[in-house]
Amino acid sequence: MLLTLFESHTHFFLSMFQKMILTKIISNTLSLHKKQLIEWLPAVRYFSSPTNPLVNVDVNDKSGIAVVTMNRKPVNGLSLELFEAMSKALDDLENNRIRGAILTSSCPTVFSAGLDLNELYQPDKKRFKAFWTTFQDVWLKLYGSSFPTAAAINGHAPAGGCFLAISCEYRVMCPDYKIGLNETRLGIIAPIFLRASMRNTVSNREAEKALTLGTLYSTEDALKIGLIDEIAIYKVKAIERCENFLAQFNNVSSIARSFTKRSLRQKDLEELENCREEDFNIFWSNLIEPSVQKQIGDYMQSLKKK
Ligand SMILES: CCCCCCCCC/C=C/C(=O)SCCNC(=O)CCNC(=O)[C@H](O)C(C)(C)COP(=O)(O)OP(=O)(O)OC[C@H]1O[C@@H](n2cnc3c(N)ncnc32)[C@H](O)[C@@H]1OP(=O)(O)O
Repeated sequence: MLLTLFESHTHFFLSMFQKMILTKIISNTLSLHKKQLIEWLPAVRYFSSPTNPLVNVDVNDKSGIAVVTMNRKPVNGLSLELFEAMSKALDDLENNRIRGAILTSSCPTVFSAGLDLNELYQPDKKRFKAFWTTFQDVWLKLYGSSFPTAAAINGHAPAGGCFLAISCEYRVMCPDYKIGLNETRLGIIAPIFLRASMRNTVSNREAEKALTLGTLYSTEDALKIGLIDEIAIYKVKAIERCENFLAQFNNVSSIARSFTKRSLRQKDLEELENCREEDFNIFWSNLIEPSVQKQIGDYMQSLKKK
């Protein structure tokens, strides 16, 4: 199966022996099972995803690039259902070996307002566990995807919204919006996987400052610290710029690219894989603190009064 896929996606001949050696070297290097190796082979077929009301996936047949649009009005609050839809969409993309994905929003001025505060306020433990586990799944799948990713940030991206964007490899943002990880301003502690994405995007020094202060940056300031890569005037332009970034990989071996990405991100992914339950427990015990609940409740009221 593995060898058949190699044959159909490489344009040069490799003897059976060479292929076995190559597979062994790659597999050993990253301690992967063959099943995972097969999943990282280059793009072979494209698909039109069945429409999901919360996440729309539109794959361009020519370029093989998928535009993944979050569609939970009014602000793409990240609820359990939205995370489930994203998790499913990421599985579909992985299984269909697309050439790249662009994450964006259908809300006119908001990329995502982060975690749905209704999930955090007076939570039911069973639902919350499912919510948090699916949140972890989405990060593992997005940050660790075999295909390259970019975010067209067409609106505000606070907290979890910023987190989704920095889990991608490239970010293009429209002007006059805010982006950042403002968790500490809500009295909540940034979880382990969020810190990993931030450190992978800006310098350790900037990550520490941004996370401890809970700073929300303007588009221009975000560019200055490297939190985003480019500014584009409209959403359409932002998507175009993301496509240009992803098109650069047409000249790069898919196998070499995906393995290199994976090896650079492996440590962060394993860190969460190895402590998912503990991550939930830390998060849960902090979240149900009366002072944290009060802060979240007050914050929700202040948003409604606006
Ligand atoms: C270790 C322990 C723990 C650890 C916890 C670890 C957390 C992990 C990391 C992630 C944490 C988070 O994401 S916490 C979420 C943090 N999010 C934020 O702080 C963003 C809050 N929202 C905003 O700042 C603004 O809404 C913004 C996005 C800029 C858009 O402004 P607008 O003027 O366009 O819109 P608004 O009028 O404010 O909002 C429209 C409606 O949407 C609602 N709304 C806005 N944001 C919402 C949200 N996140 N969840 C639910 N509902 C929201 C408003 O109340 C309004 O409701 P109605 O009045 O009824 O219409």
